[in-house]
Amino acid sequence: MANILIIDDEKSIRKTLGEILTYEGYKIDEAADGAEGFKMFTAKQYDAVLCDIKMPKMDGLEFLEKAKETNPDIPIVMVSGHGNIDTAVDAVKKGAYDYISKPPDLNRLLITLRNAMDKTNLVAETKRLRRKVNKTQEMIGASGPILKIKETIEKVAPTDARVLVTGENGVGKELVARWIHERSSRASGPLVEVNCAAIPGELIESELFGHEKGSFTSAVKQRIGKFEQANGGTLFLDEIGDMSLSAQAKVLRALQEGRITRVGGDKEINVDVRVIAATNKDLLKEVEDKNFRLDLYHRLSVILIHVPSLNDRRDDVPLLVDHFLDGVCQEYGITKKAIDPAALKALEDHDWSGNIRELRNVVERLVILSGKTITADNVEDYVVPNRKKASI
Ligand SMILES: Nc1ncnc2c1ncn2[C@@H]1O[C@H](COP(=O)(O)OP(=O)(O)OP(=O)(O)O)[C@@H](O)[C@H]1O
Repeated sequence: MANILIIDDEKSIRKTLGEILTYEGYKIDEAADGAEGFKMFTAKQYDAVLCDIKMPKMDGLEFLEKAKETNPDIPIVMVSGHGNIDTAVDAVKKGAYDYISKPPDLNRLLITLRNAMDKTNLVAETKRLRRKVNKTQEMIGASGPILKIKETIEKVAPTDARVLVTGENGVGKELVARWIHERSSRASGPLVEVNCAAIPGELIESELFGHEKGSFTSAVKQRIGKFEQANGGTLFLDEIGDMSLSAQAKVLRALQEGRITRVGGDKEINVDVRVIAATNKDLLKEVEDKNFRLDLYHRLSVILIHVPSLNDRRDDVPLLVDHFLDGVCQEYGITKKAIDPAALKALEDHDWSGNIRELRNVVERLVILSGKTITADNVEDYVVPNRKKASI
């Protein structure tokens, strides 16, 4: 049930508004002037406020100003008498949601309040989602290697230089690519990701360059490829070490000429794309074994960023654990759980094989299975012998 605060020095108006709104199922509090209203506003969470303009002690505009400073998200609807419509309009300019005139029209009052609260809910939901999205974008870590990576990203991002990101699975290669994109002049353009290992060899070319209708049996429609989709932005080629040699040749040509041709097409299409590639393979070894083209390697590796395994930057483990505890508890809507120093130490010493994704899963598992405080025993039970206890 929504809580509404009515601030008006006229008792009869408070009574009328209060009765209407109570009848409509709202919970009502009343204040006789701005000062009293502000005290109540700071003591309790309201969903909306109806506020008169002309009042003794603190008038409506002053209340509005103070309330907006305290909690800008609560919608305030001004209630204006005949003589102060201009002031009401002024109040809307200063952040009031809207105004209604006295005597209040029942329908207008209810619609205005409902719209105000709907908007507040949308704003809150947007903030929550934005926080959630931004969460995944944070790069946690204060170890030497991570600081160095962040420094490199800051230098490299504004240029159009190609970057090759290397490192084991789940160490944060994709995160590095996202950071580069977000800090580049292409940030308002698309970031398009292709996982080269997940696409069957015979489809990778059509995935990257698109195809014309009828160019092969299953090409029933024309299709725009990832290079074209990424125009004006960044193309992230993940697991580039798994790309077929024939696709490599086409990617090389696209990088050299800034042009692509759709499979089965003859038109050359200009593309303006920055490529960031990532791999968990030793690409020079792949070159030696004739699985990867040296000329493509040189094109891709203008800047090299190696993301070290978590085992080589254990100082970051406590920060990451805290970060994931925050995120997981927020997701589950519970108060953040504490963690014993001994438990933290056990996690720090654990062999993560570099994988931050696994660390997050482990934190989630610990949050679900442990009490208010995560103990070393919990870590022992649910994490350390995880190879033996994989089926808990
Ligand atoms: N420094 C970090 N701070 C916070 N979260 C991180 C960090 N590094 C990685 N992560 C998170 O760990 C997960 C794995 O990271 P990411 O996908 O970037 O790794 P990857 O090396 O690209 O993995 P793969 O090799 O499997 O493609 C993601 O959810 C990512 O947000």
